[in-house]
Amino acid sequence: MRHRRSDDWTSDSVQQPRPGEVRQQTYAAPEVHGERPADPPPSPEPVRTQAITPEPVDTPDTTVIVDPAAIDPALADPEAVAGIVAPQREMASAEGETLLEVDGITVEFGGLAALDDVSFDIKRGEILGLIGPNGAGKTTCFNAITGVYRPSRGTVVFDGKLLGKVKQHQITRLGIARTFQNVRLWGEMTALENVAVGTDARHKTSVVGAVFRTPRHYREEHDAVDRGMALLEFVGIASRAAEKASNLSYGDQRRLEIARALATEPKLLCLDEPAAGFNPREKAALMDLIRKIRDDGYTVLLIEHDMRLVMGVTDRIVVLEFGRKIADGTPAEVRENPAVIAAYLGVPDDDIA
Ligand SMILES: Nc1ncnc2c1ncn2[C@@H]1O[C@H](COP(=O)(O)OP(=O)(O)OP(=O)(O)O)[C@@H](O)[C@H]1O
Repeated sequence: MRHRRSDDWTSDSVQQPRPGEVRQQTYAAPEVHGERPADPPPSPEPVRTQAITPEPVDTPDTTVIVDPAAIDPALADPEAVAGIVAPQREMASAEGETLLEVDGITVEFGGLAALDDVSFDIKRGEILGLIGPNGAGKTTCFNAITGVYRPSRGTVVFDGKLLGKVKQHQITRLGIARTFQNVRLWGEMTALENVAVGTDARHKTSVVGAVFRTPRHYREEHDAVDRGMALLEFVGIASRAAEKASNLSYGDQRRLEIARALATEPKLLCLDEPAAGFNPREKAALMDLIRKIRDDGYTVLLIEHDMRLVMGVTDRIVVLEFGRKIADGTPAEVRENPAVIAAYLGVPDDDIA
């Protein structure tokens, strides 16, 4: 056996926390590998939440339910919501063109090559799965794409631009957004505030404009609330808009993270194990949401251990093992690939028929 068995091809098994578990919601540094935490988004300005009329239910101290359609009747219309969520419809028009090109990247930690000469691309409008056993280099690859790590060799070109020394916040502005393996939300802020802050990445108001409350600043603040509500409706949690993020269920927190990432109006959405800790029903709902996101004009890069989910939702899959790419193809091709089967089942190459 070459290494431990990591994933189960046939079951819903995951290595992540249990379903329903509510996590620490403050912006926490990742504990794994001493990875430097991504810079938290800038301190949020107060978000105008007064448009919401909370209707307390049985446990008013902990639960706030709002009626999205009462805030804005347009939110009852899925088409209108989708239009607000993805205003850049031309994203979909270039479907099939290369959006991201990873060429020969190597990322080393001390003597260990966490990524070794890895190349692949992502087409516009595609859902690309990035899979591999534990420690294969998936998260490192995400980090190299999003500017957390600088590859020692190779290049990442996004939307025709070489990312090279581009800083993380600039990469967000260029159009790459991500979620993390461990939920990272502002627990004391409402769901709507968490999302509205995400729209800051697109705001043009200067500090001076914010201080003097210029018309543009008011307009952007107002737009942030409108778009924030539409995003919450899009991911299915608009009724919880006025609830503190820390009071949301674990599944809703995961959805909120996706909404916040979409708030930056990305061209590419990177999801790092979004189904971790989900039960089968939640996984099925997540697959529907990922398809909906793609259908709304976004391109999706997905790291996920759950094979049923990956096989069911992706258009193409890249497989890593020990930092190297061992396969790249459709789900059907990858499922039949002997090297992939060996990587997952721990079968020595020599034993593969
Ligand atoms: N900051 C770091 N310092 C040292 N080694 C690291 C660091 N980050 C990752 N590694 C190592 O690089 C390899 C790839 O790790 P990575 O987290 O990218 O794998 P992964 O495929 O995402 O794994 P998992 O599925 O368990 O999340 C592992 O051997 C890991 O221990």
